[in-house]
Amino acid sequence: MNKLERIAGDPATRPRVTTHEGYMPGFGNDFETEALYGALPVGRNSPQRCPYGLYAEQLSGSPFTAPRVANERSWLYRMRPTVRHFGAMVPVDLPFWRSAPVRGEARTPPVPLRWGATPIPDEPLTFLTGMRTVCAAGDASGHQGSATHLYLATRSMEDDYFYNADAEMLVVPQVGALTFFTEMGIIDVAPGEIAILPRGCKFKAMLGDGPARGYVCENYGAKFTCPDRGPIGANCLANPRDFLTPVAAYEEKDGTACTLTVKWGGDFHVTQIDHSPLDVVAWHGNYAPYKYNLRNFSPVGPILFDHADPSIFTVLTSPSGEPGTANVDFVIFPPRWLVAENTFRPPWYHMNIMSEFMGLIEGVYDAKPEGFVPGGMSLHNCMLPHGPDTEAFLKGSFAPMEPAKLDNTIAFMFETLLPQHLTRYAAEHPELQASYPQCWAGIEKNFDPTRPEWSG
Ligand SMILES: O=C(O)Cc1cc(O)ccc1O
Ligand SMILES: [Fe+2]
Repeated sequence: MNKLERIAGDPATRPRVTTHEGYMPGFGNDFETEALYGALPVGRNSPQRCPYGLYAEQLSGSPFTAPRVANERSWLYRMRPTVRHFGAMVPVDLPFWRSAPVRGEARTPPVPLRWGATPIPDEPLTFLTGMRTVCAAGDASGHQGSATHLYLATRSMEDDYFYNADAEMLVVPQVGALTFFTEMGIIDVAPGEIAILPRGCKFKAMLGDGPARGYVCENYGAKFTCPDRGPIGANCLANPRDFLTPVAAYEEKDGTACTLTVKWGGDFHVTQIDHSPLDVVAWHGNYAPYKYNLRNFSPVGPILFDHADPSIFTVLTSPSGEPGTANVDFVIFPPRWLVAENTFRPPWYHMNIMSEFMGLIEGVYDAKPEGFVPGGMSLHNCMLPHGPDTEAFLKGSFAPMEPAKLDNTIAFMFETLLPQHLTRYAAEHPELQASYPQCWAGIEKNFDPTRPEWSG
């Protein structure tokens, strides 16, 4: 009996091969997958003739000579090489999708900023045409920095395809499910999950259950990776097994008017083709899109006293090259127990050299019970003061010191090394809350040199 026959045996005794239908678990693994039996060449990358008349193409996500630990590439076996998905490139304008540097298009005031949720309009907008850049820093052509966007989508991309040569894209859905049909397989995500689309990977985004809204970090810098855990050890936070990469899937669409839009050097160009570029039948390698369910994050925090830095909740980090200094950290504030004794449990007041963009996927964020709404956003730029609002300060100062569950909430932060510059869209956004700093107006001077015990 061969291995396949053994696996196909009695379901009661059959070994469980995978728990994730359509996906392969693991972070940065060297995967192999074929949508058609025998499509993947065995034992070599470039046989003289590939099975089924496919073409072999390497997609390099790192320089050829990157150290082994950072070396990323995949081999794609496709109906046509990518050169055949290219016709004449015609400039196209996506006026609200901006690229760094954006400095100069709007004034970025040195104050804490907050926006309400942006309504999803009725007009036809795809994941591409509905991209709205909020802020950016660095240089899209310089492989440094990032841009932060909102997407507002009311239409699926059907015969329209896209790839981004400037950045990998971390997608954080907030309303509505999305299906990313990528050239390396299909990723379904809903609010509470994230998808990562590597630089150069072609895809189209389709709506799952109606209009969609969410956030995107367009990371121009080093690819996102799992942060080191240091003394935490080998487990908890985001565990590698919970990252899911899709199995191979392809579209065979010939004689159809299709477009491929390319983002390169901050500009958009479109080319007309008569077929789908999602024609990869098999692939292998470690450069691929993936998804992650934020509910699988296992938070580690203070279990006796004090409030730790938010870096304990880092899901993914894009290193800058300087040790401990991220180009971008993707941090979440997940449901968790608060147990610290004699401790002001919400976030403290602070100023940070890193810049903090925050969004709220669901629920209430403990430092801002009012005004920071699901779908909203805040920007606490480099060295700008922020912290709990008046209500959160008073509540945190007098809360009973018993274990309390912070539940039904997921906020997140894109924490960036480079200070963020606003786009005109963000600076003139109708949901920009001019009164945001008033949330601290009720914070009084309580200092009284004759009363060492402050009791309110
Ligand atoms: O500003 C914020 O709300 C994010 C944040 C949370 C926290 O628990 C500690 C520091 C920090 O910047
Ligand atoms: Fe902060």
